[in-house]
Amino acid sequence: MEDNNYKASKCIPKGTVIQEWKPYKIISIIEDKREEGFAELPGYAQCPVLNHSIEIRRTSQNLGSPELPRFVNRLFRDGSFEALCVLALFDELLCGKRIPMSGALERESHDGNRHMEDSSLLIESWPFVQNEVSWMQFLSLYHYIESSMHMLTIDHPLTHYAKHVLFQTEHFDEAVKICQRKKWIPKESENRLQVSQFLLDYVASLPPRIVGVLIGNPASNSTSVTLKQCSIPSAYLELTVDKLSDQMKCKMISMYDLQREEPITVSTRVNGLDPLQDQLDGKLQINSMEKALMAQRLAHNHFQNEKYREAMSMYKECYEFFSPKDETRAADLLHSMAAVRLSQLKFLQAQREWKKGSKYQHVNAGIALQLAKQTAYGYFENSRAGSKQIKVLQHEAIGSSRTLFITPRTVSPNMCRKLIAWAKDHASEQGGWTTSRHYAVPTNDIPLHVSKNLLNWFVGWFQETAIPLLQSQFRTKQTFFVHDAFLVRYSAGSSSEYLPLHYDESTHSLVLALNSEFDGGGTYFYNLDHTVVPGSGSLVSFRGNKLLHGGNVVTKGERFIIAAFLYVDDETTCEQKRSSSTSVQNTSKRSKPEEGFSFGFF
Ligand SMILES: O=C(O)CCC(=O)C(=O)O
Ligand SMILES: [Fe+2]
Repeated sequence: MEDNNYKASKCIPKGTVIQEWKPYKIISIIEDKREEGFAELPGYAQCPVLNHSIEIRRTSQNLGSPELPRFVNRLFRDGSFEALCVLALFDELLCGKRIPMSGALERESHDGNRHMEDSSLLIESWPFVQNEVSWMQFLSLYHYIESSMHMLTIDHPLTHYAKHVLFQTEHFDEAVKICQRKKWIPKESENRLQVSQFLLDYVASLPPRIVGVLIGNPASNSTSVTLKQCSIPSAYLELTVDKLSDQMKCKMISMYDLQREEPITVSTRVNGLDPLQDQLDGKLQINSMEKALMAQRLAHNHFQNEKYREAMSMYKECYEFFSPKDETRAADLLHSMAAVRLSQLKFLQAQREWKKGSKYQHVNAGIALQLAKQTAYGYFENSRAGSKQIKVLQHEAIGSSRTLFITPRTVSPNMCRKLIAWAKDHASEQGGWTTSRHYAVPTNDIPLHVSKNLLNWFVGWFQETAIPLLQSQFRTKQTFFVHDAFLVRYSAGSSSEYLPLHYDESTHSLVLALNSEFDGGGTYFYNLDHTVVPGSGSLVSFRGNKLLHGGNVVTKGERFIIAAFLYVDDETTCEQKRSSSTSVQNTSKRSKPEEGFSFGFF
């Protein structure tokens, strides 16, 4: 199968079902008894993956290595789908299935080992079978199983409840009372975003998630599709029960607006690789395609596990291997290296990596986007404000940690109206509001760098007003860079009426209120349990990657804001890191979502 099969054949808007498969044969589902009590919640019955008959299939035989059960148990505890893959693998092995050896090996030699790319499971499970089978046999077995199996994690129904149903249910107060009675959430909780987060934390503290392993090629009737894994996923898989036929359906859904030809990559998470990775890191000499692909996977894993130094050096080696011969992969690697730099809060270094990638912008939309923002926001230009005498606006600190401020009337009401009008004009002339700012919610926004009017105004305002204000609020002399900025519209009663709790991908963030003709709304800060709803023209500034926050539900009308995600440059960041031990620490257990990295959000 060619890589082209994974590419978007046309523009695919966010939220589109790219592919749908049904039915699946479910051979294994692990399920715990966590429903107890949840059924009382109003609307809980709407959650997918309920009422499904469960077959638990575990092999009782000796699995060949005394390590395996412990390994598998740990994976189960982490809720990892790999556990089931390993089990299924061993089931096949122990059933004495005949493995079509030659087929698998031929395929490899024809396509230059392309199939090794997604082989984290292969790497992971090898130590557990090496006493039983040869590497070649194992490789064949792996490919055989891979070609006939799809693996999915299924969210716990309460996760769906917390993310979606809670926001729709009219019986919110009743739901809260039940949750409080059961001690899933604390007594005082009442804000929807807060309750949602408490429930997500609760579900994260429970035993393993429900995990399914699906056997049988879902696309066997049509062209077959292999799901690729990537550190920048563009699609996710959703599993639902078809009520009519009582069969499982699987859908692949785009996570953001995919451009024509953009690769479709699917998010999965790799757990429990570390010890093996340490072994491999030192030994992996990148002298073949197979090794380079394996190294790239390991680098992605390092990145996911926030081992930036290791990730960076491995990406570099891979880049050296691929750059003379494979433009697409080389571009992907440069993009990954820049993303690592950004995660290290080295903003300018990240931008330099992207700049190096300018020769690849025709094959990599991510690089092209960053280069467009470099031009728009002038990261490498020295023309900073500072010569003028600047008056810092009066502002108010919220809480004692100097992580959140409100500055009233930073922009005139007239200007606010103009900004909204420009955004609306842009949307009607250029094909509407974009929806790709958040991986989980179809937001409505216009990136400022694509609208001349919005950009010109914003850059001027940012230099003259925002930078001096932020320097004073956050007590730094360093300058701030705009990593991204959007004019955002929330509409009551639509799918873009709120924004779930999240950390921004920024060191500092701005929310500039542009109107006040709505009910609800405002920015909710979880640690402070405080919603700020400042008047039109007022600015909320805060530590974007430190404070868990979200857009509160707009219950009537439309709310317009400018949201901007900023970085102080890296030297400043080091200084601030040292002095930030006094800042409010985040008590939430929420971890980063599973999708590697995304721009605009963590
Ligand atoms: O709507 C708000 O006030 C918050 C917006 C926000 O957090 C974001 O866009 O990242
Ligand atoms: Fe945010």
